[in-house]
Amino acid sequence: MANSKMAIASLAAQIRPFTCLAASLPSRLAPHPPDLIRWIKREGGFVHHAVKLSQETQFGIGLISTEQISPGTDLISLPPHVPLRFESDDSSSSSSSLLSALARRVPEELWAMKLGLRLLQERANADSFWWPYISNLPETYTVPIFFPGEDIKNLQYAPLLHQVNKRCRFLLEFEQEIRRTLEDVKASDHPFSGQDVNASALGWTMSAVSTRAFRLHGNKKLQGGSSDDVPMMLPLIDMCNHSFKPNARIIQEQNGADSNTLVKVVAETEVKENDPLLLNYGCLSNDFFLLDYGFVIESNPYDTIELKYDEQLMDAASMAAGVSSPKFSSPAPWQHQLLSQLNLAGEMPNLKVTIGGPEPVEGRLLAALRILLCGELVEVEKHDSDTLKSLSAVAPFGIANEIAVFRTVIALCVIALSHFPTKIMEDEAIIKQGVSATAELSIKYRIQKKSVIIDVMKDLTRRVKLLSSKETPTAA
Ligand SMILES: C[S@@+](CC[C@H](N)C(=O)[O-])C[C@H]1O[C@@H](n2cnc3c(N)ncnc32)[C@H](O)[C@@H]1O
Repeated sequence: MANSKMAIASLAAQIRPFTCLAASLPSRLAPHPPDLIRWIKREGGFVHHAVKLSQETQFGIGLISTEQISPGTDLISLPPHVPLRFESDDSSSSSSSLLSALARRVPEELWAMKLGLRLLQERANADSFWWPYISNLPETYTVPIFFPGEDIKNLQYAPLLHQVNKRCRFLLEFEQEIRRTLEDVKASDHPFSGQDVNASALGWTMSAVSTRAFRLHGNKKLQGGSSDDVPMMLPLIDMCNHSFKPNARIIQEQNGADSNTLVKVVAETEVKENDPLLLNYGCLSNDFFLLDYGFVIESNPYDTIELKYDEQLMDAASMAAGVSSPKFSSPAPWQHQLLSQLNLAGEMPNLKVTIGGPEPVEGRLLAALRILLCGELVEVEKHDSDTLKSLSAVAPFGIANEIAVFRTVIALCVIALSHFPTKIMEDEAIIKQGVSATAELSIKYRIQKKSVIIDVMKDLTRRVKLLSSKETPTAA
């Protein structure tokens, strides 16, 4: 042990410590990092002459174009050796095989941690090929694992709180596991150049990856024509900020003679002078944007609210909606069978349903409500499950049934809103008073969640009104 400590000390000159240097604004790992564009060009990559890094974008550093560019123009091209990937079969050295062994202990859903181990290995290595890239990475991230406890609580939304706590717990446990695994490892075999890896360094690297990595085709799979899902860090390309209306996109192109692929950014639309270059990170809910990227999008059309399909809750909601004796707690055998087909009953049901997003009511929930509030097998048998799951299929079991369904969802929304301890107006007043950046993010997040519920209520109320106006002549 004493020997290995001495060996680690003698390695000190060849490592980069995980502690952070005092950095200029906006804070990057190195105070004056090398010019990324020059590095990419030196490595044989291409950067359009009008593409420049800008510190003055709305969202931190970004890329802008200094002149008008037409659609289809190549903006950036990275040679195959520049993206940073986790190569699982690269176990030629003890340190790589130790890294692979650690990576195998990372749960699949935390894929960012796996590539993060590789990034941390390179960050520790004073001779890293990727240092010009790594030194340009932000020193801190605004993802909730770094929020003070109070701001995590202030998110007010149980499914996200659960995810944040799960990630924090994992980081603390993984820190111990890495320490145990690397305790007696010789400095020369140590994957992190002998440095102690704590939860904060793990959090930094996981966040660097989750905020910046892109999931693309791997080289081998692209050749065979099938798709793969390989996370990669794409230097310079990852300086593009996000928009649902992007003006650029990433493509992969086979590199002539060898089987390697080039990763390119091309202009998707016309780019005007001084426009930022924007990519679409994905049609994601604010849960993913906050958890993985550390930001929240206002009026995000893909934001949703998760509810639990709970029979008692459904009964309570439909009674509140005026249904006299709802059958959610005691479905007929045929209804139970249909619920099983929707995976809302049976041995391993998935009881998580969503409202909001492109479809205001998730198809499975809509079908379940229609079926349970209908009660007539002969009626239900007339429709296939796709029709029952679709809001564009208007009132398959008649107007009264559809109104009861929508009113039940509205009542579910009221119940969901009542679980938030504060109202939107109160949240807005707190932000106005001035709060920390993390508190503001938490509050903005919960405002958006409540807005999703309110928007669904407005949408369904409009539909109820429309249906009621159709119902009147028949009833008369
Ligand atoms: C891939 S990096 C883009 C480069 C980054 N702006 C920087 O300074 O290094 C993604 C990060 O940029 C910021 N970002 C990108 N698009 C954003 C958006 N639409 N709204 C808010 N923040 C955004 C977030 O901090 C996010 O984690």
